[in-house]
Amino acid sequence: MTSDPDQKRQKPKERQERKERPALTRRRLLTTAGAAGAAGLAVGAPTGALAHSAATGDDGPALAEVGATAVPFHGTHQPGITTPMQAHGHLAAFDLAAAAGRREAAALLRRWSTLAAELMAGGTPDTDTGVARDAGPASLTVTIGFGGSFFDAVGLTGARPAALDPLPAFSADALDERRSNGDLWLQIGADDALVAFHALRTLQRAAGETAAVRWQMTGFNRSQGATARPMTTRNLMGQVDGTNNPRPEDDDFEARVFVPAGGDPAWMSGGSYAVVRRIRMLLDVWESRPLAEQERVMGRRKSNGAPLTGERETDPVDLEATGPDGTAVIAANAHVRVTAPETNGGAAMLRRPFSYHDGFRDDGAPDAGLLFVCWQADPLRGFVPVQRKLDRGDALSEFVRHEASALFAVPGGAAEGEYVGQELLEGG
Ligand SMILES: C=CC1=C(C)c2cc3[nH]c(cc4nc(cc5[nH]c(cc1n2)c(C)c5CCC(=O)O)C(CCC(=O)O)=C4C)c(C)c3C=C
Ligand SMILES: [Fe+2]
Repeated sequence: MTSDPDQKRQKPKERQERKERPALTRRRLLTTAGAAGAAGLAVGAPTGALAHSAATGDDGPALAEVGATAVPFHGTHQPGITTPMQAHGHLAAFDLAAAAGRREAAALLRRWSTLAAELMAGGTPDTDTGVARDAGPASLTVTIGFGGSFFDAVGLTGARPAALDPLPAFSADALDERRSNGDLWLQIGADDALVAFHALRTLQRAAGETAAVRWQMTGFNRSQGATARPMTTRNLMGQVDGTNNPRPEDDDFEARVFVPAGGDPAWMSGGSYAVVRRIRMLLDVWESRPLAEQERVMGRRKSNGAPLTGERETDPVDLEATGPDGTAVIAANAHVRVTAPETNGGAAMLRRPFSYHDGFRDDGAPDAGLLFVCWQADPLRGFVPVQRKLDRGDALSEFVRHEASALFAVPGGAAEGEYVGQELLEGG
């Protein structure tokens, strides 16, 4: 899913190839684990995994491979942007301590980068807590970003990109400032909950006296291998969510998602901007509505995600189609019409969200929804115009509440021996 071939975790073609091959051998599983630096892969695991595959005819990953898969930390782009969505995620924002300046921030980013590379390869840091012992890297990714407030805090006000200007206020926003923004941001994803927590805790401990957690949110997605074949995940409203994302094979994918080499500012070359929104779903209201209404709201069928103008999930959305009575098949305020690049001057973003559930509110309603994370080369040509339009007339608005918001500059990937943001902190 990236121009950087070794950042691909599992391409659909590979899945297809695996289906055509009789079985993934035990030797290959152990080799994969070894290459990833994964320690302690249970000897009995491959047998169980292969037994599962054989029993179900499943072309998803063998169970032991979920733990064995490693994503490289170093590369043109940071991991966790085009990496396939993992089953478990943590988003955490940190504020720098008052006494911390540019030198302390640089040291922290070096510590975080070193630890992230080690953990993602399945390694064990020196003062490890043991939480992830026995597990492989489980597709762990750590992504590091800077909020707009970081630049004043470290005396680099002039280096703050214009693209980090605060997002405009939207009329339906009900944002909690304590769970919004932040100087620094970590996005952690892994296919194992212990591996994800371990990375979060390790990096939080490494922040030491330099930075403290401002807010933290935990999310999840469908687990690898949970479905009979690889499928787009569903959100907590039950919709197939992620179908019409930009695809790496699209001509304009790189330009839409990443700041180009030689871009402005130079330290953001190969980087991207992440918009994070905590969006609570009013599930009691949503679940009380008939299927036909739910499908009108989205413009897609709930069963398989197909547009109301087609049969299959990947059929094109025909915004021109009209029914026998002459009205549009996809309603004027249907979410897929309001968000489509064709109705937004081409604006598009790569959506890579996690679902969340934080218990139940006093009225019994689930505190649940979407940790919406989207990636773009420029928020003014991605999230902002689309959210403006959603704010004015999206049928989905009745069922959701935007509760927190943040925007982060995520620099390009670090080269071996370097740390994320080094050019910003040590350049000029
Ligand atoms: C500002 C950007 C967007 C927000 C905020 C947003 C919230 C949101 N979306 C869903 C569910 C679905 N969204 C779908 C498509 C879709 N959504 C956006 C943007 C935002 N969504 C875009 C750009 C698109 C793609 C439009 C297109 O090109 O067709 C879909 C349909 C399936 C898919 O393509 O992924 C679903 C389902 C929820 C539940 C939600 C807030 C909680
Ligand atoms: Fe959407």
